[in-house]
Amino acid sequence: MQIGIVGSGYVGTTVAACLADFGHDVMNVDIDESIVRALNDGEAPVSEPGLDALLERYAGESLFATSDYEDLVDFAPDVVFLALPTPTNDDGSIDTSIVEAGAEALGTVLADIEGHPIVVVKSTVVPGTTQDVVGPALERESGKRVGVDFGLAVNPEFLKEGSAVEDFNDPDKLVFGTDDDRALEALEAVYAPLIEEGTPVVDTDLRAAEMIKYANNAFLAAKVSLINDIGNICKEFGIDAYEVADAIGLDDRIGEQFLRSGAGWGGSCFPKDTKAIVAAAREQGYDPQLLQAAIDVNDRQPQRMLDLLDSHVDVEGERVAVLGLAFKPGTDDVRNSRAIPIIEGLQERGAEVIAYDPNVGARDNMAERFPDVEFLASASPTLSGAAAALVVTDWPEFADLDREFDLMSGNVVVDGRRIVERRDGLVYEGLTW
Ligand SMILES: NC(=O)C1=CN([C@@H]2O[C@H](COP(=O)(O)OP(=O)(O)OC[C@H]3O[C@@H](n4cnc5c(N)ncnc54)[C@H](O)[C@@H]3O)[C@@H](O)[C@H]2O)C=CC1
Ligand SMILES: O=C(O)[C@H]1O[C@H](OP(=O)(O)OP(=O)(O)OC[C@H]2O[C@@H](n3ccc(=O)[nH]c3=O)[C@H](O)[C@@H]2O)[C@H](O)[C@@H](O)[C@@H]1O
Repeated sequence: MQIGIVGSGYVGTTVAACLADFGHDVMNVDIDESIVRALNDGEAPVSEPGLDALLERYAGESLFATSDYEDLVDFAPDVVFLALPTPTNDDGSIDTSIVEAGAEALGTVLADIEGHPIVVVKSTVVPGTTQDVVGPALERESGKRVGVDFGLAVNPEFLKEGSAVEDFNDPDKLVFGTDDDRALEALEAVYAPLIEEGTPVVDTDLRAAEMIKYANNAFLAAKVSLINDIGNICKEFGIDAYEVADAIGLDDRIGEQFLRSGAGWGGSCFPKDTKAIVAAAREQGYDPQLLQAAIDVNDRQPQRMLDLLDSHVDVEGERVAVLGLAFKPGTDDVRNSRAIPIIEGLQERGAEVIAYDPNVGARDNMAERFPDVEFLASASPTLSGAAAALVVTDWPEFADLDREFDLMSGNVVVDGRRIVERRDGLVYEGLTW
């Protein structure tokens, strides 16, 4: 099939590479020329295991990128995915302006695209957005009609950063929100290899498909906040929350995943999606107290790390090492990383912050936000001369740190991710253990 993808970030690039690998012809449209160049050179614009290899294999053969929506006309797509950002407004509500702008730009060329193309919203949008924002924008600019001249569908994405390619190729479900059979059949054809392997398909309508995505993220985020709430109680009682989590995880109604208490959730989605669905619910007249509490518990975890630090050392005028900048291991993404409030809190205390992350992209991304922080390329020089160290990302290499802690001028280590093994000679504080 001929597949267009508008927006080529973590999702758009992963989807393009994997659909090319399924045998489809793919064209990515992105307004960022550097991303377009990277894709056409077979290089991934984001750091994801396995992505470079796929792009190298298909770029120029069955995968093309452009910054010009007009190129879609000759490409004649059967399906066009929208994988555009849906950031957060100041009041926490979803900002659909980029998705609307992308839909309008697509609408202008849709007028000249032959056949009955299906426009599929893959971006995470609150219920009603596809029907009330995307559809009208496409109709307005193309002069065509939804359901008559082109189709409309919702196909949320569930990949996790750091395992995007693996997750896309082995999803636990495919969610197809459609309101006509042609759109459903098109999505079934796009994902035929996965469906043939037995991946369950959830065939539903547009709004339910939009809601399933938020419910999925909100449930996972709330599960982590609940184990953090329980973990904070354990800390007060001197109990190891991980021992408790391991035990309750044996109850298959709870499950062992997403029970790692600590610094909490960051990333580009849990923070924005929980706020967006809370705001959308309030807009509808319902106040989701439990989801709001999950957000509040999460926001407090970095502060609890800083409180633990304060209970042992006054860091004013001292060097303090921050280990881990990416919001989770395996990625260069620092969006909403827990390291951000940690660095801000240390600077408020008058500390001199030095930081390290194994992923150079994460270091570079964070350096843009904190120009007066020193970002070093390994743990030893970061720890050298530091009065204290805070561990914020559970990179596996941090588990092996041992003698490096002897380079510190002090010995306070606050571990936000239960990754540091060394204890002797340290004043070691685990956030919930
Ligand atoms: N990052 C993730 O792990 C996941 C993200 N999602 C959702 O997918 C959507 C996209 O997320 P990401 O890929 O992380 O975003 P991203 O920020 O990594 O990439 C978005 C891309 O869209 C491009 N873009 C912006 N405006 C454009 C326009 N008008 N026309 C064409 N391209 C434009 C940007 O240049 C950028 O390359 C969001 O709604 C997000 O919530 C869903 C599942 C996983
Ligand atoms: O919509 C999205 O963008 C994606 O958001 C999450 O994926 P992601 O944010 O990439 O990464 P996760 O592995 O879910 O971790 C999210 C955050 O939770 C934290 N976390 C996770 C698990 C846990 O047990 N404890 C915990 O603190 C991680 O450190 C990280 O900061 C969801 O897991 C994906 O299914 C979804 O597609």
